Amino acid sequence: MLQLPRPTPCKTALASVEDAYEACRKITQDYAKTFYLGTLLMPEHKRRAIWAIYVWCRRTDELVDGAQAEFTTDHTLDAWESNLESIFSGHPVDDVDVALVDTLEHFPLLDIQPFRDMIAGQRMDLYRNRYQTFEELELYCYRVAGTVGLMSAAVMGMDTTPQTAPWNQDTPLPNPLQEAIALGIANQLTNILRDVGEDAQRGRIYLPLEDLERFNYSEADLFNGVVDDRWRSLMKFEIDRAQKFFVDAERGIGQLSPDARFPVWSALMLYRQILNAIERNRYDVFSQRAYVPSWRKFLSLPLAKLRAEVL
Ligand SMILES: CC(C)=CCC/C(C)=C/CC/C(C)=C/CC/C(C)=C/[C@@H]1[C@@H](COP(=O)(O)OP(=O)(O)O)[C@]1(C)CC/C=C(\C)CC/C=C(\C)CCC=C(C)C
Ligand SMILES: [Mn+2]
Repeated sequence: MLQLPRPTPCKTALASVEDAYEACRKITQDYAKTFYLGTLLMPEHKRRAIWAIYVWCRRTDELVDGAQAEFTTDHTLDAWESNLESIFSGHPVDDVDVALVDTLEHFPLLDIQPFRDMIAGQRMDLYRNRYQTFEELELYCYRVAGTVGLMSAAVMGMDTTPQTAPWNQDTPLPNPLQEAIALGIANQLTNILRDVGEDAQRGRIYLPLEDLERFNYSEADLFNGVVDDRWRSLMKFEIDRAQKFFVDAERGIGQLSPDARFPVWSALMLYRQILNAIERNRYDVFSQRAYVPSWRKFLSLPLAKLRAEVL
């Protein structure tokens, strides 16, 4: 298991910008093969920025999910938020922050609020292990993943050529930020469906309890890993919902800057295939992990390229 750098506030000499980006690149490559592949399709300055953001997001997640998570309290997250304020005022706290400070200088559309919201999402993981309604789960998904969409869109940039709706040349097309959030939520819902079994082992149920009730499937069934018709119907329902977020997200890609469309189509298609893998496993997410083999990932790249060019 790779050890992510922990904050070292007493250190005086920090890494150079180049070394900081290289550390972020390496961490992204080691932790997130699929995202890393997507970033390789971007121009250099954008890809480096995404690595810096990836590392900040991953470290934030590790505070509540990683090896030291049992020591994380509200106070830890308050301190992490103070680090964030410091980064946004141009003062890196440790080596990899140097890359994020540089990224903030080059991409002024990056706003602190999505970063704060992500910390609020991790705070939810400290105290909550059940969600009664989809509305509650959606807020969690916005915070831990929709925010990544907002951060990424600020780096990728929007197409600046004026766009109007084809049915009425006076109607401007909607702002794509909503679709950027939708892609984050779609990815997180997919994560949740893939990891039901793993999360149950930690006493966590992310699926809304109202959905379990609707399909007459109990918490005890879930903890016992029961895969039957009730479970399969519940999973089909959840997969359909995740698919709708992917469909919403697709609408926004054409409004991103042209050099971002291929990477985002690729990321969307690669992540979405996890839903197909769950279906191929007959919805058994308890005894096997839904997995997309590399050959399937590579096969989807030409289609992603085509979509990026024509849609
Ligand atoms: C208009 C339009 C469609 C724009 C596109 C915007 C865009 C690129 C959106 C993508 C958003 C995205 C990649 C969301 C990731 C969501 C995610 C997986 C969140 C994970 C949360 C917690 O999950 P959990 O603990 O259940 O999972 P683990 O088992 O721990 O994995 C996160 C872990 C939160 C932290 C998120 C990250 C570490 C991923 C950040 C990724 C990037 C910055 C890379 C984005 C780059 C590309 C090429 C898409
Ligand atoms: Mn996690």
